[in-house]
Amino acid sequence: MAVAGDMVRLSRQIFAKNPSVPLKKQFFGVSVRPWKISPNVAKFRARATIGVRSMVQVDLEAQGSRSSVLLEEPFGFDVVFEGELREKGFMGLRKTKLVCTIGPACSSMEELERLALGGMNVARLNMCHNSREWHRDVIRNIKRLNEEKGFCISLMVDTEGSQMNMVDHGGPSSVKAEDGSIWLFTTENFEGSRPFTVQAKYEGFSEGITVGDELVIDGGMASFEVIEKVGNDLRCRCTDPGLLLPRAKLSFWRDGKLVGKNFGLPTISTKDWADIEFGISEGVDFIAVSFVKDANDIKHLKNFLSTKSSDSIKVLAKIESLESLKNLEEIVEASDGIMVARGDLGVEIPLEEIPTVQEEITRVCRQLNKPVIVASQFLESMIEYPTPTRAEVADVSEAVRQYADALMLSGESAIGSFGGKALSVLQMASSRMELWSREENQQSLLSQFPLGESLPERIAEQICNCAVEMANNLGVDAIFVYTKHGDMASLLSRNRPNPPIFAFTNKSSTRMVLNLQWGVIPLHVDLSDDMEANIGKTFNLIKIRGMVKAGDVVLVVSDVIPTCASPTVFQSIQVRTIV
Ligand SMILES: Nc1ncnc2c1ncn2[C@@H]1O[C@H](COP(=O)(O)OP(=O)(O)OP(=O)(O)O)[C@@H](O)[C@H]1O
Ligand SMILES: CC(=O)C(=O)O
Ligand SMILES: [K+]
Ligand SMILES: [Mg+2]
Repeated sequence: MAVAGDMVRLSRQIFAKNPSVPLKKQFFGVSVRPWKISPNVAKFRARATIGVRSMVQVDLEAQGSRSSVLLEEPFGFDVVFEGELREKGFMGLRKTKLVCTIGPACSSMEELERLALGGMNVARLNMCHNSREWHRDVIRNIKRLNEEKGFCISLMVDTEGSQMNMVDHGGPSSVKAEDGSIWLFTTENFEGSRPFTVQAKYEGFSEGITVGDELVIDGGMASFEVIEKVGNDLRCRCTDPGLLLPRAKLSFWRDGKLVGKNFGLPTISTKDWADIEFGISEGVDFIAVSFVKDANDIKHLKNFLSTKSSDSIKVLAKIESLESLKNLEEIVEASDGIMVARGDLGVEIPLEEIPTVQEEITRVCRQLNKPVIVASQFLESMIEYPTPTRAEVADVSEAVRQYADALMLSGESAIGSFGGKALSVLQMASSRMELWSREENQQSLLSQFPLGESLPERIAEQICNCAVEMANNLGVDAIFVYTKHGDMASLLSRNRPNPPIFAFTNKSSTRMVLNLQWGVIPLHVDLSDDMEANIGKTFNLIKIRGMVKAGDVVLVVSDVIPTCASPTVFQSIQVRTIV
C-alpha cells in the first residue's frame, strides 16, 4: 500500500492493462498529457521524496530503450481523506466540510500543517485584518503544503466590506463603558486613545440619526442613548454597560427597529476591489463578499471576474444584514454559495431569530443547489478554554443535522489558544451527527425541488437523484463521478447520499471548488474522451493508493463522454465491483 511520500513503482503492468493507448504515444507523443515526463530523473527523484504525487517508474527496456524514467502522475489526492478512509472506511468519512479563519495564532507553517492534518478543507483570510503581505505569505504557505504534502486546502478571501465600526487606535484591547457615563462618538481623526471618545469609521455614520435613538455596540455588548448631535458627532449616555472592543460594530435602533442601514456605502469598497485583485493574482478559489445587499452586488463581481478570465473563482455571498435576508433567494441564485455570517447578522436581527433564519437559509441553498457555510461563534469559549461548552457542541450538531455543507471557525482558530482542539471538536461532532442522521434515515426527509430548465439539465438532475437513491438502497461503498465543471458532483451532493462521492475532474479549479461541498472528495486526474479508459484508470489509481480494494462496490455516474464510437453525450449509472 502506498502512503504519503512513497514512490509508487508500477513498471509496466498498469499499462499492460490499458493496451488501447500505445505506450510510446502515451509517453512521447507531441502531447505528453496525461503524463508529464522529465528526462531529469534526479530532479524527479528529489521531488518524489518531498512530494506525495503518484510517481510512476517505467522501465523502458521493454520498449527497446535502456533508460528508465520516473513519471509524475498528475493525480491530486487529499492525504487527510485518504488517511481517514483507511482508518474508518467509506461510511466513516466525514461529509461536513470545515473552514478555518487564519489569524496570528495559526499562521506559521507548523500551525497551518496542524490544521491541515486536523481536517481543514478551506482556509479563510479575513481582509479586515493584517496587511496583504501577511495574507500573501499565508496563501503561499498553504499552497506549498498542498503541493509538497498532498493536502487539498482551498483558499477563501473574505472582503472587509463597508461596515460601520469603531476605529482601532491600537490601545488597550477593550474599554469598559459604565452605566450613565457620557461618551462622544466622532469622525475626527486622532492618534492614540482619548478618554470617553470613540472614533467612528465613516463621516456619514450619524446621518439620519436623532436624539433619543439607541446606539448598540457589537449587537448588544453595550448600549447608549443619543443625547445630543454636534455636527456629525454624537454625544451619548451609556444605558447598558459593557465592553468596547477594537473595531466594534455600531448600529442604531429606533422603536425596536434598525435605522441608518448601510450608510449609503457600496457593498464592495475601493479597498475591497484591491483585495479582490490581490486574491485573483494569488490564485484563491473563493471570494466571500461581506454585507451583500442584493443580487446585483454578486452579479457585478462575477462579471468583473469573467472580464479578468477568472471565472473559475467562485463568489460566496455573506448573509449578514437585514437587507440580504429580504433578497435571499435572488442572492442565492446569483452566487456560487452562501455564508450564514451569524456574527454580524446578530447585530441586525434579534438573536432569537438566528436559529430559524439559519435553517431557512440552509434550506434555500440546498433547494437551489448552492453550498452553504454556517459561520461564527460555534466554539467561542474555546478561544480561551480547552473544552467547549455543551451548548456549543449542540449548536455545531444542529448545523450538521441541517446538512450545512461546511462549518466555520473564526476567532477559535485565528486568535484562540486551542484552534487545533476546536477543529477536532467540529470534526468529531460532525461525524457523530452524520452517523446519527444516517441511522435515523434523515436523508429520506429531504425534499427536492426541480432545478433544471433545459432537457439536458433536467436529465442530469434526474440521473443524480436516482443515482443517490440507488446508492443508498444498494448500500454501495462509494459513488464515483467524472465531472468537468463539478455540476454532476454537486447534484449528487445535494441529495446528501450515505456513501461518499469521489469526484474525478481534470480541472484543478473544479477540484478546489468542490472541496466545499458536502460529502464530495474531489480528485484531480487527467481524463480522456474514453469513459471506459477513465474508469479503468481511476479504479487502478485509487486501488494502488489503498483507497479501495477488490470486492468494493462502486456506483459510477458519468457525463463527459462524447467519443468517436458514440459521438453524443450520454449519461449513465453503472454499478461496478472493484476487481
Ligand atoms: N488575520 C488576522 N489577524 C489578526 N486577527 C485576526 C485575523 N483574522 C481574524 N482575526 C481575529 O479573530 C477574531 C474573529 O475573526 P473574524 O474577524 O474573522 O470574525 P468576524 O468579525 O466574524 O468576521 P467579519 O469581520 O468578516 O465579520 C477577530 O476578533 C479578529 O480580531
Ligand atoms: C463571518 C462573519 O462575517 C460574521 O459572522 O459576521
Ligand atoms: K470580513
Ligand atoms: Mg461579518
